[in-house]
Amino acid sequence: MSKVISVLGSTGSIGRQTLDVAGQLGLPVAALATNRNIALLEQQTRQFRPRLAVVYEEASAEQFRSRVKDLEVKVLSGMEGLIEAASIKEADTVVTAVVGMVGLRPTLAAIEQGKRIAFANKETLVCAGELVMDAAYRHGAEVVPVDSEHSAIFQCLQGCRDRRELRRLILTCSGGPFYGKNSEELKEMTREDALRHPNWKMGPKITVDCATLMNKGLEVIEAMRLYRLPLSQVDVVIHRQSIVHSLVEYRDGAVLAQLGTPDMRLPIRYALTYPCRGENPEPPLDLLSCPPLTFAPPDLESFPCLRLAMEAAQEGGTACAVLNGANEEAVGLFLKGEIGFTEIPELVESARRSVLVKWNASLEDILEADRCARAAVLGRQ
Ligand SMILES: NC(=O)C1=CN([C@@H]2O[C@H](COP(=O)(O)OP(=O)(O)OC[C@H]3O[C@@H](n4cnc5c(N)ncnc54)[C@H](OP(=O)(O)O)[C@@H]3O)[C@@H](O)[C@H]2O)C=CC1
Ligand SMILES: CC(=O)[C@@H](O)[C@H](O)COP(=O)(O)O
Ligand SMILES: [Mn+2]
Repeated sequence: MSKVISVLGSTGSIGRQTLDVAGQLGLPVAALATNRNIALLEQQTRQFRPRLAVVYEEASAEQFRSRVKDLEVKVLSGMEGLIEAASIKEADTVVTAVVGMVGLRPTLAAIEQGKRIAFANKETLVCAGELVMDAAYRHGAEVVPVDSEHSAIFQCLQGCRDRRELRRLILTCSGGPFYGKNSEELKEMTREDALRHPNWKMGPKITVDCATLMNKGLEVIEAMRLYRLPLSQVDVVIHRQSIVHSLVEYRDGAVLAQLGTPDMRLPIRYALTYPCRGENPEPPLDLLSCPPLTFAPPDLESFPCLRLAMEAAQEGGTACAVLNGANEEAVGLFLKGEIGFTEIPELVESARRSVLVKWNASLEDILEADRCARAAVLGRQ
């Protein structure tokens, strides 16, 4: 069981649920980090008494300092602050719950200190998964996924002694709020429509990604990096109920699945307590009252983001960093009301066409690919 945690992105959906679980498990908190939500960060700081609080935005960090001057807490800002929160010596586990590839450098810093990474920040794995997993191996840092599908797979892999026994991973996908719609209907979908996920309450960026199915595309790449498998061994199946969180098919034909109510506190708790299991106060899944479980193939024509992610995964190198950077910018524009829903895949596809891919990519190559992809989207909208 982990002893002390640091939470990067503590004010977000995963961050708040992590602190809920930390409270239940009685885990001390060494550091909290946020972008600019200083009102919630102040409440969290008063409750959990971390030694370090980070507010990425400098102006908000300045205001935060005066709000907590009665407390013994060091306040930092910017990337330097995030890196210090990730490497703080008191923490043995870092929960990466920031959204976007801003999490990359802090994650690498935590890995260099040999800390366990409770990994929610999928964009980092998508952009730089090979680099991150190699670093984790070199530094002996445990990587335990928080993303519900990858946690399900991680749980189904316990006891697997030889990865060559795996035939494939099957990621389940809810289909999002627009399941069954065609490309013409999708053009009319608004920000409010896209933010209505059928089963999960999450931050805005990932919720829009679920509506385009880019989330599942990012998760295919995340699974390839976490479990070091080729694209041909990662499949996606639509499962509207989000109860079967994902499955592993073994070479003898056995298919193992992890089921549960759609509640992220379960994978978060497991990432903190692994290899043990902590007590969950919530009622478990009731098979007799849950809806019938259904499965169907994904529609790659109406939802091109999943195809674009698979193409980037197949290409390799910096292609996934370009895909991700373009998607982060396009989703940001959609959330600001500056582009329509179906322009998200159009902008991502056009950035993929215009930004050159590099192989054997260094960290600098990945950061450069991300910058170019963002510039390509902003230059074309
Ligand atoms: N929500 C979920 O159920 C799931 C989420 N994930 C993944 O987890 C990650 C977090 O998602 P979610 O919690 O939904 O997102 P939210 O938008 O709810 O929260 C994002 C968090 O990141 C913080 N943040 C953003 N930018 C910075 C920055 N530059 N420096 C420091 N902190 C920053 C935000 O701070 P502030 O509040 O100040 O803006 C906030 O605390 C994503 O990668 C997502 O894909 C994966 C599976 C499920
Ligand atoms: C909770 C979680 O892990 C999300 O990534 C969730 O899986 C989104 O659901 P869909 O992408 O299946 O809509
Ligand atoms: Mn997921």
